[in-house]
Order: sequence, then structure tokens, then C-alpha cells
Amino acid sequence: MDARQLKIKAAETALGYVEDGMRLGIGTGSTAREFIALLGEKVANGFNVIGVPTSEATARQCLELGIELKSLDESPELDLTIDGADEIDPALNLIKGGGGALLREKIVASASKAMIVIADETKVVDQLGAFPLPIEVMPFGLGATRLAIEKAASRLNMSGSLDLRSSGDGPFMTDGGHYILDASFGRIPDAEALSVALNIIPGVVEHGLFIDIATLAVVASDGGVRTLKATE
Ligand SMILES: O=C(CO)[C@H](O)[C@H](O)COP(=O)(O)O
Repeated sequence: MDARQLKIKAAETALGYVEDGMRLGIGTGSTAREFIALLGEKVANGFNVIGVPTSEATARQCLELGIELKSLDESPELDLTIDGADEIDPALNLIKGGGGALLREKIVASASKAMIVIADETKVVDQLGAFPLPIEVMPFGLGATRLAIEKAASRLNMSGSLDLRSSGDGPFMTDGGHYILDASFGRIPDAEALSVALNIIPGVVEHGLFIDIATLAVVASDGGVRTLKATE
């Protein structure tokens, strides 16, 4: 199976967890896009959900497919969020933000009773960190924020490059109007400690470590689809 077929398989399985009438957080990225396409087909056949999108791109796709959308102000508590991930560890801690939507993704997933991650087998790792960690930062004070991140990482015995994400003709800008620094620190021995350390840096808006948020992962490989639950 090619990469797209695996994404579709994971998305199909996750769709089985969505019940009629649910308030649903809807993720961002190429795997989430396949999920939205399948959800759109179901909605066209009379299935009802209220979706809360995690990005402008996801909102556009949902609206094209006739999926009813609300904001988190209108629907502040959600039944379920379904979203992709860049890495998944055995405790179902994640790295997210490869698509640049990590801030809204974390807000939406945290407002949900459950989060199902959809992915292919390549996203499953023993320890997070091979994928560069996206850190969403304020454009104001970028140099000072970068230095503060480097110092925080060093206190946790981590170091590596912090690359300002580019859109091709300037810095990549998130839906919230912020920049992203992609941190190549290598394997992260204590993701929770790094998460806490990043959260207290004033110029850091959010980061892509999702700790204790995902409840289930639906992972597709050539051998079939398996579901993972957190080990601790
Ligand atoms: O976090 C994300 C976007 O911010 C995506 O879920 C993540 O990057 C995975 O994307 P894809 O399904 O395209 O591999």
C-alpha cells in the first residue's frame, strides 16, 4: 500500500468512532485531510456532526464538503478530536505541528473528552525527538525567545539547531500570526520536563509536545490497522 492508502485506512477506522450528533474536533494535515473527505461523504448521506476545525485549511475543506462548523466559543466542550501526528510514543505522547497548526490543534484536543490520533506506522517511535519539535513563537523578541529556548534545553542536557520555518518567501506564519522555530534537539529524554520548561518562556506561544492528551492511536501499516492505547 502506498502512503496515501495507509492514511485512508487509518482515517476509515477512526471514522468508526464518530457517532451521530457528536461535537468533533477536526485535525490538520494530509492524514486529517483523508479523514475529512470520508466524513464529508457520510455527512452528504445524512450523518450529523458539529465540527470545530483546527486550521483555516481544515475549515475550508469542511465547508466545501458541507460539514457544519462551529467555533470553540459556540461549542466549548467537544466529544472527540481526530487528528494526525508527526510522532507517537508508547505513552501516546506526541510531536505535532509539522503542518503548523499545533496551537489550535492543542486547544481543540484539550477541549475534547477524547483524542484519536490517525497515522501510518512510520509515526510510531520509542522516544520522541527524531522529528524536529515545532515551537510557535511571537515574532516580537524572536532573538531573545530563541536564546531562552536554547538555555532551557541546555538545562535539560539538550542542544541543537532552532530553525525559523520558512514559507519560501519569508517566515512561515501560523493561523494565529506567529512564527515557528523547528527545534532539532534529537531524542527527548523527558518530554514532560521539556514541555514545562518551554511553557514558561514568555515569547513561546505553544509547542508541539502533546503530553497526556491523546487517548487512542489508530495506526495503519501493510499488515493492517492496529489501535494503541497509552501504556501509562
Ligand atoms: O500536527 C499536524 C499539523 O500541525 C499534523 O497532524 C502532523 O504534521 C501530521 O501531518 P500528516 O498527516 O500530513 O503527516
